[in-house]
Parts: sequence; C-alpha cells; structure tokens
Amino acid sequence: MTTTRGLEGVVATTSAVSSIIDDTLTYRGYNIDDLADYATFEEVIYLLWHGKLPNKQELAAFTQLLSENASLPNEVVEHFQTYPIKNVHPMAALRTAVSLLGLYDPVADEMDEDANYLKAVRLQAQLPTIVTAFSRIRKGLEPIEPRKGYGVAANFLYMLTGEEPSEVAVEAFDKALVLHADHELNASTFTARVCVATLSDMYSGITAAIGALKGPLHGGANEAVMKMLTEIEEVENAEVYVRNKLNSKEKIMGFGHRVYRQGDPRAKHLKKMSEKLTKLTGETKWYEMSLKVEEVVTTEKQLPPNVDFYSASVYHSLGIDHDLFTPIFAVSRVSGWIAHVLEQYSNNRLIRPRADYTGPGKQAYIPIEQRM
Ligand SMILES: CC(=O)SCCNC(=O)CCNC(=O)[C@H](O)C(C)(C)COP(=O)(O)OP(=O)(O)OC[C@H]1O[C@@H](n2cnc3c(N)ncnc32)[C@H](O)[C@@H]1OP(=O)(O)O
Ligand SMILES: O=C([O-])CC(=O)C(=O)O
Repeated sequence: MTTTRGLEGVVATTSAVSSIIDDTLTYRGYNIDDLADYATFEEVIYLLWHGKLPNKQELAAFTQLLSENASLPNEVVEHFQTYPIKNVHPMAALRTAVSLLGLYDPVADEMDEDANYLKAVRLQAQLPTIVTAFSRIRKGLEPIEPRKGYGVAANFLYMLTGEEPSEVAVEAFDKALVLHADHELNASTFTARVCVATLSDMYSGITAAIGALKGPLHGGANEAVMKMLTEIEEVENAEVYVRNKLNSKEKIMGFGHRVYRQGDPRAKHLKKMSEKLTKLTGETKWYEMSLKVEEVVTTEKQLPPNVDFYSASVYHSLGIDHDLFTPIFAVSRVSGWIAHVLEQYSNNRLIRPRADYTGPGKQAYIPIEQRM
C-alpha cells in the first residue's frame, strides 16, 4: 500500500461546485475575481446551491427566504446562558449550537430533497444569528432579532451591534463572505462530505465541518493572524518578529497553502479592502504591519499570503472581536458545505479509505495477572 501524507494531491471525488485550476478559483465556472467585484453573497449562495445565478425575482425571493428563517428557537438562545461563557470560544459555541439546532428541526432526519433544502435554508440563515447572539449574550447584552428582507452581511452587522451598519461596512463584509464561500475539497468540506456519506443528516455534517474549520491550520488562522499582529504592535517590530519566528521554525499564520503555488487569488481582494478600511479607521498600522510581514515571509520563504492573512485586518477594522473571525468564516463557508453535502447525497458512496498499518506485529495475549 502506498500512503500520501495528508492526502496531498489525492483526488477523492468529482465535484461540480468549485474548482482550483492553475491557481484560479471558480464557483460553478464563475471566476472568483468577477464574483468578488460584482456579486452579492446571496447571489453566490444561490449559485452554489442551484448551479446558476439567480435573476432579479429569484434573488429577491431567496434573500427574503433566508431572512425569514434567521430567527433561532428560544431553546437555543437560552442554552447559551448555561455555557461557562467566559471560557467558551465562539467556534465551540457555534459547533454546539448547530448540533442543538438539529434537535429542534422537525425534519432534521428526513432525507428527501424538500427536507434537505429546508434544512439548508435554516442552517444558512441561522448561523449568523447564532454567532451574533452568542457575542451579545457573553457581554451581558440582549440578542437582537434578525431584520426581514436584509441581506446576510447587513443583518450580521446589525445583529452584532444593534446599530444600522454603514454602506461601506456592509459592502466590505459582503465581499468577504463572497470570497470565503467555497473552496473545493478543503479540510472542513471534506469532513462534511465524509460525515454525510454515511447517510447521516445535514446538521451532523455541518457540525463536523465547524469542528474542522476551527483549527489554526485551516479557518482558525484568521484569528491567529490578528493575535500575531497584536503581538507585533508596531510596524518597526514586524521584521524582527517574523525573522525570529522563522528562525525558530515556527509557522507564520496566514501564509502557505496546500493547493496554491503562486498565490491565493482571494488574498489580493482582502489586501485592497484592508488598505481601504484601515485608512477609513485611521489605523493604517495594521495594513502597514501586514505589508511588512508579507514582504519578509515572501522573501525568506517564498510563501504568499492566503485568504486568512488580510481578512484579519479587514474584520478588525470593522470593529469585530478577534475570536469572531473564524465563526464569520463559518457563516460564509456553510454555503459551500451545504452545496457539497447536497452533491454528496445526490451521488453517494461511503467514503472509507485504508490505513497502512505501522503498529507492532503479532502479539501473544498475556493474562493480566502475568503482566509487569
Ligand atoms: C482557509 C485556509 O485554510 S488557508 C490556510 C490557513 N492556515 C494557515 O495560514 C496556517 C499556516 N500555514 C500552514 O500551516 C500551511 O502552509 C498549510 C497548513 C496551509 C498547508 O500545509 P501543507 O501543505 O501541509 O504544507 P506543510 O505544512 O507541509 O509545509 C511545507 C513547508 O513549508 C513550510 N511552511 C508552510 N507554511 C508555512 C508558514 N505559514 N510559515 C512558515 N513556513 C511554512 C513548512 O514549514 C514546510 O517546510 P519544510 O518542508 O522545510 O518542513
Ligand atoms: O482549500 C484549503 O485547503 C483551505 C482554504 O483555502 C479554504 O478552505 O478556503
């Protein structure tokens, strides 16, 4: 048996949802650069789930459908009050809350197309409400009900703060959601597909995917980038900080990628947004520090930034708490997870690879009385 560490280069399924070919990312054939510049997040969700862009009426109806399904069952909100709140990472809270949502969905275990579409809508609509409600409850604030007719970006920012978000903030947040929506067979999407390939339900698949996204080698890197920038503190400290980390063989968060070689096409959009937003807040140091970190890492390691690097200073500039960065990734990526779950169900086969055994050879059983 031959093994490939980390399944690098292994093609594990066919998929028509998104592709990465020659460092170009497409969702259903549409280049991410065009989608980032022109599409809203609702258009992208629709595209991922239906395989085509919506027309005006379809988009309006879809946006309405999502906002009408965004409220949480009271039991889920009340459950937050029982968490040891100060020590709970919002990704852990999100993972538990999504699992809990499944208990209150009467069609959770029904597997027909209509039931699965209903679950898809509820999950997509409710994730932003979970993240914002948890964020407020842990600060001793009342959660805010979603507004009907609002898009996901505007609703998220509104539910987080209780204030009308600015146009600039909504536009930036929406673009970030578009950029994070899907990414071929990344670790969390693969996790979701493995889970539902046993014919388990969608809530189980999404709960599993959230667990996989949480780690710092995947979605958790955006929070880790902000931690690094906060530690660096000032632009003039950046070079020494990064060189010290590299000399001690530590990884620099937000750099490198399993698939991209020349660079992550999403990073340039977030870099532009970081420059714009840090100018608007007057805190350009986060952008300048990021530029310096990028310069040193690309010179020393030839590793370009990935999607997580500049998203950190973007979310920070929008006034978002740093430990909400990865939950925001999930708010976007759940659209892609769902598209992959539906694709998996539509042509399912159990996913069960092999392991090349490297443990001890044949052992004679020793009765417990004779063991040293
Ligand atoms: C949304 C996303 O999930 S994007 C990725 C987010 N994750 C991060 O930003 C975390 C930092 N980056 C990394 O850990 C990696 O680049 C990953 C996890 C993204 C990809 O991992 P892999 O494809 O397994 O690459 P691997 O970790 O084997 O690295 C290959 C080599 O590049 C080095 N390298 C890779 N990334 C980095 C980094 N960020 N900083 C420093 N060195 C790095 C490794 O040390 C290794 O060097 P070596 O061959 O001398 O030992
Ligand atoms: O594809 C990957 O391995 C990680 C990634 O960039 C993503 O999930 O967006």
